[in-house]
Order: sequence, then structure tokens, then C-alpha cells
Amino acid sequence: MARHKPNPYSDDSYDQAAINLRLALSVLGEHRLPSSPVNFRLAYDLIDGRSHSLNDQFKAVLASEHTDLNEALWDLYRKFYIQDEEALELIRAELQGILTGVVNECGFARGELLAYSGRLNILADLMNADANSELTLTAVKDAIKDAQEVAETQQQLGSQLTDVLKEVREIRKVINEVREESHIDPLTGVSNRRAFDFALDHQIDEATDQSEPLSLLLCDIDNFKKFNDDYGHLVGDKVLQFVAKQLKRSIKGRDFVCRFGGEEFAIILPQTPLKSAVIVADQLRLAISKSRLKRANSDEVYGHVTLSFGVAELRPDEARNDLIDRADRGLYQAKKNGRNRVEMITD
Ligand SMILES: Nc1nc2c(ncn2[C@@H]2O[C@H](COP(=O)(O)OP(=O)(O)OP(=O)(O)O)[C@@H](O)[C@H]2O)c(=O)[nH]1
Repeated sequence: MARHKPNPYSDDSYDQAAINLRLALSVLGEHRLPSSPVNFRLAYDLIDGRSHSLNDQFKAVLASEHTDLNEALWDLYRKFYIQDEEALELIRAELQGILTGVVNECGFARGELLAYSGRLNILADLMNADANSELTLTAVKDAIKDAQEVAETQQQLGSQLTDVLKEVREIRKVINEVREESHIDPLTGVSNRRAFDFALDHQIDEATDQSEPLSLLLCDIDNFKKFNDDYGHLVGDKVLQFVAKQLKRSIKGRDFVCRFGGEEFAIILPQTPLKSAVIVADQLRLAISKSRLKRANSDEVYGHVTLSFGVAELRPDEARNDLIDRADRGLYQAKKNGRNRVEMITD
């Protein structure tokens, strides 16, 4: 189940958030850390003190002598915030918030510049009236000091913006990587169960909207346990990779294959009625049963790899799990009737 983390910023009052924001920036300044979104988020939550575990670990990182402090903080960020799809959504929302904060800072800097320009106008009036008066000299000194402060603020803002932009690019890259990884089964390289759930919901909606047929195949490697027992788990893994590759190679267009779990695969066939789905399943079954999985650098064949299939077509208003259940019952039937076969449930 996806873990949901509440947005830590949503229930802060504006004033409290502004105080936290300033304190977070001062923590970063104190440790000479760039005010990047990642560092800022960690510092903000440190100030806010909502997670003791995060606080302890953040403090430990700051106290340690990491050669790359930014990398250590990034690891911390990954650990605490990048957990799943919802967390990624949250990061996007936070990035938005941080960028809004930067825009506000720009607004503040602009206000400072306008105020400074107003003070220069007053100075110009004073100089016109009496350039040598004590008042004018004091105002000139103040203006020089103001100019230095304004220049510093602008410089700080410039480097903050550069840091933020760099970090935003980095985060965008990581978000894309994490998102891809979270949809792919690492062993076989095909989509995983999570991606299947998304895809099936989407395809059911499409099929319903367009009044088109949709079928689902569930298939399971026959006597797979024997591969593990006879040749070891690594060969078992190779069999899984082999089957995934064959299935992926054989499907077309919008068809979608995923590792459903263990030694079981699911294939969604949009725009396909039951009769055609059974034909597709039988073609896949035949193709796999004919191919041979050989030991690397030798002609030794690991034995026959065969699959059993259960097929079901979506019924009007049918829930996703009912469709899966019917395909699963077909698969059970195929195993019961001798394996290496295709069965459908029509009742
Ligand atoms: N190598 C490997 N084995 C796995 C993986 N996932 C599940 N298994 C194994 O798959 C086997 C499934 O065995 P069973 O459920 O008894 O099914 P089976 O031997 O395929 O027999 P039938 O399905 O009845 O034809 C178990 O031994 C699991 O340990 C995996 O990722 N890698």
C-alpha cells in the first residue's frame, strides 16, 4: 500500500511558515549549505521538529565529517521523502512551493531596490538644496551603506537561484528515474504489478468509454519449482527472464505485459474479444513451448518451458478484480487439466 505523507507545509499558518522559512535558511547559512530545495526541505523540517528520527539523522550528518555533505543530505532526503508515487507527487508540490518562495524572495529584493531608489531621490533633493550640509553628508554615507547591502542581497539571491535551478534539474532527473523504476520489475525488465494496476484501470475505462472489448490473460510457468530445485534459483531467474522476453517480443501495439507476481505474468489485450484473446494466448503458449532455453556457452537444454493460460473478457460494468478473478480461475483450470494449455471461464 502506498504510504501517504501529509504535506508538512499545508497546515502551517503563513506567519509560522515565514518564521520557519527564515530559520531554515539560517540553518543552511550556518552550515554553509546551498539553499537548494532538498537542503531547504530538510532544514525546514528540522526547524519544524515533526520527525524526531529525521532530526536525529540530519543532525548526525551535519556533525559528521562527510567529504560530500550534499550527497549525504541527498541520501537522507531520498530515505525520508522519496518512497513511492505519492511521495513523488509531494516532491513536485514542494518544488512548486519552494520556487514560489524564491519568487517571493525576488519580490522582496525588488521592494528593497525600490525603497533604495526612493532614498536616492531624497538624497538628490538634499544635494540640490545644500550639497555640503551635515545632513547631506550623513545621507550620502547612509546611501553608500545601503548600496552595499542591496548589492549583497542581490548577489545572495543570484547564487540561491543558481543553486535552486541546479537542484531542480537534478530532482527532475531523479523523479523520472524513480518513477520508471517503480513501474518496472527489476528481474525481468517488464512492467510490474503496480504498473499493471494502473494500466488495467486505464484500459477498462477506455474500453467502457469506447464500447470496445477488452481481454485479460493470466499465465503461469508450469512446474517452475522444478527448475529451481534441479538447477538452482539463478537458473530459475533466467527462466523468468526468458519467458518475459518471449512474451514481450510476441505482443503487439497496445497490448501490455507485466510480471504479475512470482512465476505468473499478465497480459492486457485492449480491443480484443474473448475468441481472439484465446487465439493470442495459444500462439504465445506455442511459441514458448517450442523455444529452448540453453545453458550459456553450451548446448545443454534446461528442459521444456511451458505456460498455462487463463483468459477472460471484460463484462459490462465488471470490476477490475472480478475480471482478474475469472482469468485466474481459467488459469487454475488449465493447471488442473494438465498444464501447457489455455482455458477460459465463461460462466
Ligand atoms: N528463481 C525464482 N523463483 C521464484 C521467483 N518467484 C517465485 N519463485 C518460485 O516459483 C515457485 C513456484 O512454485 P509452485 O507455486 O509450486 O508452482 P510450479 O512449480 O510452477 O507448479 P505449477 O504452477 O502447478 O505448474 C516457487 O518455488 C517459488 O520459490 C523468482 O523471482 N525467482
